[in-house]
Amino acid sequence: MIRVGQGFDVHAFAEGRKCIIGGVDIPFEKGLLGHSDADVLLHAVADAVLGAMGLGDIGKHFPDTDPAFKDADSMKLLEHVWGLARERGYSLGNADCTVIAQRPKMAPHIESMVANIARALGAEPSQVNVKATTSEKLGFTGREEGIAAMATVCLTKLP
Ligand SMILES: Nc1ccn([C@@H]2O[C@H](COP(=O)(O)O)[C@@H](O)[C@H]2O)c(=O)n1
Ligand SMILES: C[C@@]1(CO)OP(=O)(O)OP(=O)(O)OC[C@H]1O
Repeated sequence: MIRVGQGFDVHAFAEGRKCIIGGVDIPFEKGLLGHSDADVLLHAVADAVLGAMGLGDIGKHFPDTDPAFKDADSMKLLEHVWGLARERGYSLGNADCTVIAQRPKMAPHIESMVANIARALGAEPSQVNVKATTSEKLGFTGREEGIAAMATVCLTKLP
């Protein structure tokens, strides 16, 4: 059986916060605002995995009203989501992701992001692809007010 899921997330920039994307702490003049560590890419991947299983979204599994998730490490959240997939007998087929950010530059960090996502999903780096694009200075990402990320995953399960 094959199941496909998609995820989309946005986090606003804020002063005095870390800029953690795909599990990589990227040196930048501002960071991302959220209840957790605001890792916009890992949240999109987690939502894609949950979507593929028909299990809702990360807001349902990790409510932003729960102090337990204050400044939570999103690698841990994604690992928890992948535990739900493993329990149900799923393996990763592949994941394809896009980060939409005017700045900072993702290219130097893509390999580490891929390695982090692959590790969390019990997969090989060759099964994970991370892309980045600016939005040509258009919209909230172009004005550097925040970052968006999208992910699509394909899960497989033997019958
Ligand atoms: N935050 C970003 C945005 C883009 N990149 C890389 O630059 C390439 C060109 O981006 P365009 O938006 O002009 O198409 C893109 O393909 C990415 O490889 C990046 O590293 N970080
Ligand atoms: C991840 C959670 C965890 O509390 O908090 P945020 O960092 O605010 O992230 P968001 O993408 O808004 O999703 C759901 C939240 O519940």
